This record gives sequence, structure tokens and C-alpha cells, in this order.
Amino acid sequence: MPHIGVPFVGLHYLTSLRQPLRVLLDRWWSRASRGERRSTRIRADDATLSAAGAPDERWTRMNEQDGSPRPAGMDGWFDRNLPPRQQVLGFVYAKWAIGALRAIVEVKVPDALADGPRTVAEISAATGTDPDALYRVLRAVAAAGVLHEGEDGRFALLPVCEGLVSDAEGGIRDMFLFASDPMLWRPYEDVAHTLRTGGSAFTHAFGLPFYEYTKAHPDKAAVLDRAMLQNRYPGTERIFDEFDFGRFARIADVGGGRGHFLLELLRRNPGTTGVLADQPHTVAEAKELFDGSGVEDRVTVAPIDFFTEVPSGCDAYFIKNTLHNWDDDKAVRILRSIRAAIGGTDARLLIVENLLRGPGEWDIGKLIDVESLAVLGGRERGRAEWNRLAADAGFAPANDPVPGDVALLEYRPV
Ligand SMILES: C[S@@+](CC[C@H](N)C(=O)[O-])C[C@H]1O[C@@H](n2cnc3c(N)ncnc32)[C@H](O)[C@@H]1O
Repeated sequence: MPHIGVPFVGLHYLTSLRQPLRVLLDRWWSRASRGERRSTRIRADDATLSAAGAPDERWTRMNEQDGSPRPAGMDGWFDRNLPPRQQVLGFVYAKWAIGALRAIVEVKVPDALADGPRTVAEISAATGTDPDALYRVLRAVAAAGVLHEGEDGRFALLPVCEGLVSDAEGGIRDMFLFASDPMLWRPYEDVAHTLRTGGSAFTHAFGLPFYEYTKAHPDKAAVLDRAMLQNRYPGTERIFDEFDFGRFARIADVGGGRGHFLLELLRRNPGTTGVLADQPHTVAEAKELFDGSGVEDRVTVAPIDFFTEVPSGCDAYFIKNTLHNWDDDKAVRILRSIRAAIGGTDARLLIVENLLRGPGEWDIGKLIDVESLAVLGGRERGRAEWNRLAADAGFAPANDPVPGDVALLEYRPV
């Protein structure tokens, strides 16, 4: 999230958010940097729309051009129309872009366009918004390449915006709203506080650490928990593809949120049973997800405080996008709770987090780390740091994952 899950999501919630943001920024600035105006209008009903949603090709192409070790999309943050000393101003555009995009998502413009292109008057009526203000924001979002503005005055969804329709299959609306929620904006007003003191800008702004704040504000806890249901991104899919969870008879998902990952894991591994272990107010909502899912007979829900105790009796303890929410001392306390639950058995610890690349290398995890630091007082980590924490809690490495993006680190008890 973050990324996005953000340290949550991981702001991984931020990781999840990076794709629409990346697309938006990339399209905006790469076009500006080439001094190009859109000469061919993209028609919303045209097959060319799918090309508009294919940023990866563009990244590859741009990488080939400049030999950059970064994904070239990130180069789009600079405004190449400006003299070199001023190009960093491009970063400020992100505020305008994300503000405009969040606004249209909040008032559900994507929902209003789900059935096809509509005029501003129609969208305004459907969303209860001021037509002039709406037009100007839509125009900006379309210029940034997230919507299509037709010459007939109608706006349409582009593929990159389809995931922002409510309840869209594979969508990220809730993740997007969480990652751009005012409670996660405010810490950014004073990241310098974090620099000066090392303390969390979130705690400084709200008077409570993030998880105590969300516990005290059920509306915000709901925003977080809903977002975590969409805490899926290519890295997570890769883990399902590459890691054999079926070798375990009983897996605990520690800090598993409302259980979306465990649900998928159990669906894919019919011989495995699971324990969803998270805070009481979070797991209280899990029943809804599991009821009628076909795996409800193989799941137990455990309301816990992982600083105190984690349920025993499992042969794997899975913990995803959660340890990075905490500083080293607290992360080791969580790992020790897991180690105590494992006792004298050979159960495995499975950590899923960003595994940071080395100095100077591009890594979205390095940006997510700023969110971890400023919001949660947590941190993203490299291999050596994970091994040190695990060793402090009584674990030794059992695999050797490749750094960069999300990785599954397996440890055995020692
Ligand atoms: C960023 S979320 C990750 C959720 C899920 N693992 C995922 O990847 O989507 C971190 C989780 O830690 C849980 N958590 C925070 N403090 C906790 C505590 N003291 N005991 C148990 N769970 C806690 C939160 O409720 C939340 O579900």
C-alpha cells in the first residue's frame, strides 16, 4: 500500500492503482513529449479502442528507444515540452489528473456510460452534477486518455476506464476510491513531517495510527475492507500460477481481510482447508463472502489480534500485504505469534510482499514504501531485510524468489 494494496495494497492498493494512473500519465505525457496532437480521433465503437488500453506495448517500445532500466511509462511523469530543469513540474500534473478522475468515479460517471456513449446533458442528469463543471472535468479526463470525447459531443468509456464501473468483473473501483480517499491524501500534505521526525504523517494528521483510526471510523474501515476485496493484480495471479498451495492440508491466511484471497485459494485447491484470521470487525463481514461460495465447509473464521495470538493447527501460515504495514519491531512480533502457533511442527511461513530491487533500479515498491512510511510507519523490504526479520522470529529461508514486484517468500521454522 495497499498495494496501492498500497502498503495495503497494497496501497498495493497503490500497485493496483498504478495501472490506471500509469496509463493516464503515460498517455498524457508521452503524447505531450512527442509534441503530438491527437490527429486520429479514436471512436468509442471502434476496434482501435483496444489499442488504447495496451500500455505494456508502449512501455516496451519506449524502453527499446532509450535503453532505460525503468518502465518507460514512468518517464511520462516528466514534461518533455519544458526545458530540462523544469520538466519535473510534470509530477504536479498527477494531482490534477487524479483529482479529476476521482471526482468522476465518485459521482459514478463510468456507471452512467456503461451502456454506451452519452452527451454531457445525459451524464449530468444521470449523476446529478452541474453540466458546465462536469463537461470541463470530463474533457480533461478524456484529454488524458481515460475517456473518449467524440466529435458529436458524446463521451464514452475507454477500456482503461471499464474497471471503474461499479461491480465490474475484475474491476478496481473500490481500490481506486480507497487509494485516493481523503484519509490517504492528507498524510501527503506533510510527508516532510515524516522526514523530520521519522514518525507517521497519518498519525500526525489524524491523532491516531491508521488501523486505530479505521477501527474508530467504521465508514473508513468499510472503505478499506471493500478495497481489499479487489486487492488482486498480476503479481497475485502469478503467485497462484507458480506456487503449489495444494501441498498444504490446512492454511491460515493471517491478516486475510474479508477472505477474498483465501476463497480463491480454496477454490483452486479442493483438498485444502483454511482459516481466515483477522481483526474481529473485519472477519465479521467474511461470512457474506463465503456463504454459498462452495468452500464454506472448508473455512474457519478466527477473530484475532495477531500481536497476541495466531491460531495453531495449520501446516502453512500465509500473510499477504500485511507485514509491510508495520515497522520491524511490530513485524517481528507478528512473525513470533505465527512461530508460536507453529510450535514443534514443520509448518511453513509464506510471506507475500513486494521484494525490493537493488539501488538505482526502478521498482514500484520503492514508491509504495513512501506510503508505508508516511501513512503506516511500515516499510517495504529487500531479501536481506526479510531474512533478518524472519530469523529474529525463528525462521530460515526455504526458497529464493526473484526481486521486483510481488513475491512469495517461503520460510521454515528453525
Ligand atoms: C493491507 S490489509 C491486507 C489484507 C489481505 N491480506 C490482502 O492482501 O488483501 C492488512 C490486514 O491486516 C489486518 N490487521 C491489522 N491489524 C491487525 C491485528 N492487530 N490483528 C489481526 N489483523 C490485523 C487488517 O484488518 C487488514 O485486513
